Amino acid sequence: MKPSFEKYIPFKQINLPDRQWPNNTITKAPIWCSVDLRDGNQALVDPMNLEEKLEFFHALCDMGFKEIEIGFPSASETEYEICRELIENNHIPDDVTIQVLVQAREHLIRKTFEAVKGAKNVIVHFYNSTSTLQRKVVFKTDMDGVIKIAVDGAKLIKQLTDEYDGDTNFRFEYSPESFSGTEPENAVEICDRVIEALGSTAENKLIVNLPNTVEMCTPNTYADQIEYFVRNLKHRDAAIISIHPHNDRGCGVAAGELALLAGAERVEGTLFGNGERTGNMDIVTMGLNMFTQGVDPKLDFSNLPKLREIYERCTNMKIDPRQPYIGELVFTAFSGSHQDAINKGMKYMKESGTDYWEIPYLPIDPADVGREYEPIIRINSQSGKGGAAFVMNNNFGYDLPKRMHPEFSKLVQAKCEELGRELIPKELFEVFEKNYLEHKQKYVLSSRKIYEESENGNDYVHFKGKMKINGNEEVSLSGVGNGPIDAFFNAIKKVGLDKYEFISYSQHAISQGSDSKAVSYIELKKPDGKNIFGIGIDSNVNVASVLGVLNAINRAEA
Ligand SMILES: CC(=O)SCCNC(=O)CCNC(=O)[C@H](O)C(C)(C)COP(=O)(O)OP(=O)(O)OC[C@H]1O[C@@H](n2cnc3c(N)ncnc32)[C@H](O)[C@@H]1OP(=O)(O)O
Ligand SMILES: CC(C)C(=O)C(=O)O
Ligand SMILES: [Mg+2]
Repeated sequence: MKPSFEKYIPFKQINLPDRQWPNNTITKAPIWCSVDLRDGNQALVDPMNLEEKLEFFHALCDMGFKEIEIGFPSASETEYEICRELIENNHIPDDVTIQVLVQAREHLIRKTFEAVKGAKNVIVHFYNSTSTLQRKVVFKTDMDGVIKIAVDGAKLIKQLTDEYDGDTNFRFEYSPESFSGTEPENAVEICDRVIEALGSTAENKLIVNLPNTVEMCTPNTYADQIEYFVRNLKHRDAAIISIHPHNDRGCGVAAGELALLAGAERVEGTLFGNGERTGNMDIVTMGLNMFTQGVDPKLDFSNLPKLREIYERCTNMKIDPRQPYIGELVFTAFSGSHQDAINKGMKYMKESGTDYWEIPYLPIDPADVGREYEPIIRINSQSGKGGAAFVMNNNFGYDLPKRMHPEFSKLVQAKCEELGRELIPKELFEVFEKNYLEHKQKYVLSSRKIYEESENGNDYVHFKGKMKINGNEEVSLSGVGNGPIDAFFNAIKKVGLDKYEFISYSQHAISQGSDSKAVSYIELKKPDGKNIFGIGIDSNVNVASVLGVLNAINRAEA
């Protein structure tokens, strides 16, 4: 069959002309609930074993989650055993509530109550599908039939709680599963009926979870559905409005954020968006989106690389290099104008002493998520002069003068094109080394002496030395000037090298191993009118300058 867009039914918008959510902003963190160990886990090729689930559970507690869906204990012996292990071996902190999922079916609900026996705090989360499509093709029943499943489940849960012999603090959650595919008035109706059946009150609220089970519409439509629900629920005061977005259209976080604007108070999701099909909503992204708007997400994201390591090991999933905040490439700039702006932003931050994060192209300080050591700027053939200079400074301590950036960048670009790929910092340094430090030397100083003398109250610098040209006999040189470069230029007149004109000079200290040296950057004008740079490094600042001049001449005559 030919691909055909005509076979798809467009999603029906809901009628909410006076919607309020577009005027709202997110100003505080929602109640978070991690469903990594249930929704995330059920979507894995190989679900987590006991050890993996325990490790993941502790990582979630350490991050600050207070509500964690640990599984579907009535679904299998493994799930049941994991639930028992958590309870019996005291893995659950007193301030953390475990949540367990169950279908609204009698035998499964009974088994679930057995599974959680002895836990301090439990949310029993029950669900049944309510969407138009599921009613038609799965349950083959009308809305009344679906309401009956939910209400019967709620009544049984109430009865088992009343009969329960123990100190467990029970709360309840109901999901009209496939909520976003359910007619809004039907979703409201079923949830009101469940609230009534459970006897939920403002003091003992029901978590009403409204899943975007399969993301089928644009995020604004999900927000409309949430706002409609919040405005029309009869027992609104007896409900905590929770959302559970999935990511089928790639908008899970966007849908979740707009749903918060529309009145949701609680968010279910997973770390890095693991979950059925394209995943659940990524809590890391949503939380850090808040963080970068100056809102405390109330979850600790300060060591994302560690979380990533635990996540990848336990789930056997891989994080995409472009995944927000954690992908390998998200704190990297290859292109020249971005590198230039980041470089300038960093400089601005240092010099201005601003209290705010103000760096173009970097929406978050990598250090805030534990990534301060990452190479922010990487070099390929699209990189500009600022990028190569940044790496030379940041990684190797060479602060190349701005006038030298174009010359060095050309050498770097040529190397990238020759290799047809990115240069790692070590290779970039090799370009620098090969062109400036280990350059073939036509003129070599076999001896040199630079000293100062005062005469009639004036200071002069003397250069005396011997130079080999093309490995031939040595020539003695001497010159006097008002500085070492001037003295050297006067000395090399003898061998005709005053055809070069001195243009600019800069110098800074550089640590090499235990000793500190001076590095001089010298710019000369060649007889053909073009400029060239040379570099000199020595523990004596004057010698560094002289070597810089000679290096520029040697490069020019290579
Ligand atoms: C969107 C979500 O993520 S929902 C969570 C999904 N997660 C899981 O399903 C993982 C764990 N589930 C399981 O291991 C199994 O489904 C079990 C053990 C819970 C149940 O297993 P089974 O009863 O053998 O099979 P299954 O789940 O296919 O049940 C199908 C039957 O239950 C009915 N059913 C499905 N969901 C529900 C529900 N929420 N409430 C009431 N009945 C339901 C179906 O209509 C079907 O009925 P039928 O037999 O009359 O046709
Ligand atoms: C069980 C429910 C909440 C679910 O996972 C979904 O609808 O996606
Ligand atoms: Mg789900």
